[in-house]
Amino acid sequence: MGSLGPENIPVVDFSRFDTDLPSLAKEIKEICETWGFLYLKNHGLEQNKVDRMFNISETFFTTTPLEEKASTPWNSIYNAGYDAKTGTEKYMHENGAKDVVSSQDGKEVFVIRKHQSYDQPMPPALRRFNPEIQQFMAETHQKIAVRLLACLGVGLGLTRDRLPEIHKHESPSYTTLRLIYYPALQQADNAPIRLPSHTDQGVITILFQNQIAGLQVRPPKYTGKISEDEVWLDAPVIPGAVLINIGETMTFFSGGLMKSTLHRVARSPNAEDWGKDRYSMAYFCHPNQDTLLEVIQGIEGANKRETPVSCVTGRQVKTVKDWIEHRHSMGRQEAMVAK
Ligand SMILES: O=C(O)CCC(=O)C(=O)O
Ligand SMILES: [Fe+2]
Repeated sequence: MGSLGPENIPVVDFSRFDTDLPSLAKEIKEICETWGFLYLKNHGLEQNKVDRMFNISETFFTTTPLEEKASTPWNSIYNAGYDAKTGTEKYMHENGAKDVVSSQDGKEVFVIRKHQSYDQPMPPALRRFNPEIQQFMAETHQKIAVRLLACLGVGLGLTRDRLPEIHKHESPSYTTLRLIYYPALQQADNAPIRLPSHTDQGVITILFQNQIAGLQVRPPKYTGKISEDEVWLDAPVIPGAVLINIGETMTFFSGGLMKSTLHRVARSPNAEDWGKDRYSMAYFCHPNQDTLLEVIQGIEGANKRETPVSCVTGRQVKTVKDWIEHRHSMGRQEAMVAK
C-alpha cells in the first residue's frame, strides 16, 4: 500500500487508474473500509486551476465588505450561501463530540451549489467568478469524482459505470463546493478547535488545502463514542495531492462496508503556520437527488442499514433528498439549542 506507514493516512497514486484498475480498486476499497480517508496523487486536475480557485476565495473573503458577503446568508434548505463563525457544521454524527469552537474564531464559509441544481443568489463580488467556479466544479467532478466512483464501484464488485451513472454532473443534486477561510490565529490564541468533529453527508469529499495544515482525523483504532483521551492524527498537507474521504451516503450505499470517519479542524501543528491564513475547499459529491438511500444491489457482504426518521417529515428517510434535509435540520435545532 502506498503509504507513509501504517499509522498514517494512505497515499494512493491515481495514475494507475488507466493501467491497473482492478488492483487500484481493491487497494482503495481496503483503505475505505478502515480509514475512510486517503490522499490521491496524480489525480489529473491541474494545480494551476486549484491555485486559481484559492485566489478567487481569498479575494472574495478578504476584499468584500461584510454586508455584501452577508447579503446571501447560508440557508439550511438550499445548503448555499455565506456563514461566519458558527452554523453549517453543527450536524453531529451520533459519536461526535460537542467540540467548542472559540468565540474568537473568525472562520468564514461560502457554500456554492452547481447551477444545474439551484439558481443561487450570490453577492456581486462572487457572482463575477461563478462561471469559473462552475467550470472548476465540473472538472473536479469529471477528472476526480467520476473516476474515483468507478474505482469504488469496482472495489465493491459493481460494474465501473454503476456509481458514475447515479452521479451525473448534469443532474440536480446536493453537490457543493464549500469555500472556507480560517484567518490566522494570534500566537496567544489557544482556541484548539476551529471546525467541530463531524462526518460528511455525501458520497465522497475531495478536499483542497492551501498548504496550511489543521485537519485532524480520528484514527481507525477508535470506534464508538469519542472519549477525552483519544489522540487524533494531524493530516499533513501533501503538495499536489487531494485528500478524499467517504461520507455517510456512501456508508449507506455500501451497507456499512465503507466508513465515514470523524474529522475536525484544529490549529496547525506547525508553529510556522500560525501567523498564516488557512483556506480550504471541500467538494462534496452527492448522487442525483432522487436516488434511494439504500444498499446498492450486487455488493457482497453489505448489511442493510436502517435510515433515520426525518425530523422534517416525521417519516423514515427514503431518498437522498430526505436525508440531506434531515441532516441540515438537525443542525439547525442544535444551533438553536446552543444559543
Ligand atoms: O477545512 C477543512 O480542512 C475541512 C473541512 C470539512 O471537513 C468540511 O467542510 O466538512
Ligand atoms: Fe468534513
